Order: sequence, then C-alpha cells, then structure tokens
Amino acid sequence: MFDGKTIFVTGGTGSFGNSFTRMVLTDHSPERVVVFSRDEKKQHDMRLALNDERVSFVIGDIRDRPQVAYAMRGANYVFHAAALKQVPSCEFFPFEAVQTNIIGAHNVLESAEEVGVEKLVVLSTDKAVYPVNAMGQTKALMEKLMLARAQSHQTTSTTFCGVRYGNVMCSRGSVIPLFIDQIKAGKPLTVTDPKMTRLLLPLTEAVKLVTFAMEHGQQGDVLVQKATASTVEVLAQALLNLFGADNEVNIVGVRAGEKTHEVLLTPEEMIRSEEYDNYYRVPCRAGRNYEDYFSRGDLKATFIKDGYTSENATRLTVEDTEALLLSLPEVQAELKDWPTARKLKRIAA
Ligand SMILES: O=c1ccn([C@@H]2O[C@H](COP(=O)(O)OP(=O)(O)O[C@H]3O[C@H](CO)[C@H](O)[C@H](O)[C@H]3O)[C@@H](O)[C@H]2O)c(=O)[nH]1
Repeated sequence: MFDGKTIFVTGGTGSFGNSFTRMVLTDHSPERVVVFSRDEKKQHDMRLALNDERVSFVIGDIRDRPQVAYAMRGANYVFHAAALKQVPSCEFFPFEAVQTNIIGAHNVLESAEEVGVEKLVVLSTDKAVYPVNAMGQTKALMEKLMLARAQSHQTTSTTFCGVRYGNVMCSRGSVIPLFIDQIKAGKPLTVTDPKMTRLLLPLTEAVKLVTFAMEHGQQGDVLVQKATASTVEVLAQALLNLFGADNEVNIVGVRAGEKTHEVLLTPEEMIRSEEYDNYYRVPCRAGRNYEDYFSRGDLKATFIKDGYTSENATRLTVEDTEALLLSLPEVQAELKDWPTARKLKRIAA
C-alpha cells in the first residue's frame, strides 16, 4: 500500500520513526517519506545514515499548527509518533505534555483532515489506560481526540485510527540498557519491585503493529498486538544469565509515577473487541450517540471482569526471556565481546 505514496512521520527521528522509515524504504517503493521533527542534529545523522533521495527532512514542532499543515501537504499517510514520553519530565512539566501530546496531536489530526490525508495512525501506549502519570493522561486524551475526529467521519474523508503497545525493548533510557550497563560496570542491579510486570515488545514488532494498523485499521479503531510479559525479576535474571554475571541485586522499590502492572485493554474494551491471531481490534462507537452515554447500555459488559494486562498476558519464563533478548540486535552487540557471555556461543554455533 505504500508504493508510490507519500508518507509523513511525526517524531520521525525517534526509535520508531527511524526503524519504520528504514522498513518502508527497504520493503516498499514510496514516492517520498517526510521525516518531521524538531532536532536538526538527529535529522542530520539520519540523513547521512539513510542516504536516500526519497526521504525529505522537515524541521518543525507539532505545536506549530501552520508548519505542520504546510509540511503535510501532499501526504497520503500520516504516522503520528511525536510525543513527550518520559514519565518524570511530563510529571514535572505537565503543561509541556499538554502542549505536545494533546495540542500537538490536535494540530496533526486537524492538518491531516485539512490537507486531505487518506489515513492517519496515532501511536499510544498502555500507560494511557487507567493513567496514573501526566504522560499517560495526555496520551489518553490524544486517543480521545483521534476517536472524536473519527466519529465525525460523515464530514471527513480521512480515516483515523490508533495503536497501543507496551514497553519497547531496549528503547533509549529503558531498563534493559540500564541493567546491561550495571552488569558491565560490576554494579548491583537496581530492581524496583521484583514482581512488577511489563509487556515487552521488540521494536520490529511495534513497527509491524503500526503497519498493520495503516493497512487494516478502520475509522476509529484502536489496534493492540498480543504480547508477552515478564516480571522485572525474570528480566534481570535472564540478563545476568546471558552475560554470565553474578552482580548483586538491590531492591529499590516502586518509583514515582509507575504502576505494578500495565493495562493494554480495559474489560469494557475487551467486550467490544474483535480478536485476531496476533491482534485485538477495538472498534469505535459509531457517530455521536448521546443514548450510548445516558440510556443505552451493554449487558455483556457486566460479565467480563478482566482486561488485557501485563499481569494476565502470557508470562515469559527466564529461559523464554533469554531467547527474546537474544533475538535483539542491541543485546547481541552488547554480548559480542563480553568475556563471560554464555549463550552467544550457542547462537554462533
Ligand atoms: O532501575 C530500574 C528501572 C526500571 N525498572 C523496572 O523495569 C520496568 C521497565 O522500566 P522502564 O523504565 O524501562 O519502563 P517504564 O515502564 O517505566 O516506562 C518507560 O517507557 C515509557 C514509554 O512507554 C516512558 O518512556 C517512560 O519514561 C519509561 O521509563 C519497570 O517495571 C520498572 O519498575 C527497574 O526494575 N529498575
């Protein structure tokens, strides 16, 4: 579906944008990929690394509505990945999160409609479900903006949909690179709560989910990929095993703004969802029906108690987690010259 098309990616220099752009250029023949982001250094580095004339780099901030609309002219498909996504910075500067994650998203959605984009996918997170921090709360409102626009589809020719996913493994500043640094420095591993769970997704799987949403998502859909979960204890043990290390483990306790388990779908969303092999599709409520909010209910919703969470998703054992970690190029690179690396030899063999 991307052949001959112009694709516009907000936050295009981030981990998702980078990986997605590479995939599109390798597996498809787009007319143009527009990478829209704020940081000229990251754009410079990405331009040199890709060295591909089909990619255009546009400096801009999604808070700047005229610049977004200007840059988006001619785009067929939009992927909205730009966001403030660090929990602490959003807690300390919540209005910055409002401006980027809510007002910025509004600018992107409105511009897409205005310039006649065919389809737009917004990227959300499990932290937007029952959100406890400003990052999740602003992402939840971003989802609502997408849904409200989709519900007014009598007046729009653009299809709006979204995805939610859990923790992207090895993303910048996340726990896997942190534990690896601690192992390599011979320091204790700082485990928050050993029983805390997270849904772990390799970046390649996140790219697949977003691509699937662009291909199959219907007006107002939220698409969620089935994922496996691990406790922090299991993750730490798997990394220690892979590195053949015996660092101490310090339990430091739950950090501010975090939950013990994450929720990808609420029970109420589960009851309305359609299940596929690898995905759940949550369709949006058609139109603006006040009855759905005042007088018309869904009896089935009374019978379902559980959503889809990192607590009840398929749980990885230490061995499963080792295998998943070993599939990641970032982990392979870290293990390559590590003297006591245990399992890499098995891979090489
Ligand atoms: O030193 C640490 C750091 C983290 N963890 C645990 O490891 C899991 C994953 O932690 P990450 O920091 O990798 O991921 P989070 O789920 O906390 O959220 C991360 O991903 C988010 C995007 O979804 C935001 O970017 C956020 O700022 C970022 O911390 C959590 O259970 C956390 O408690 C530890 O045990 N020890």
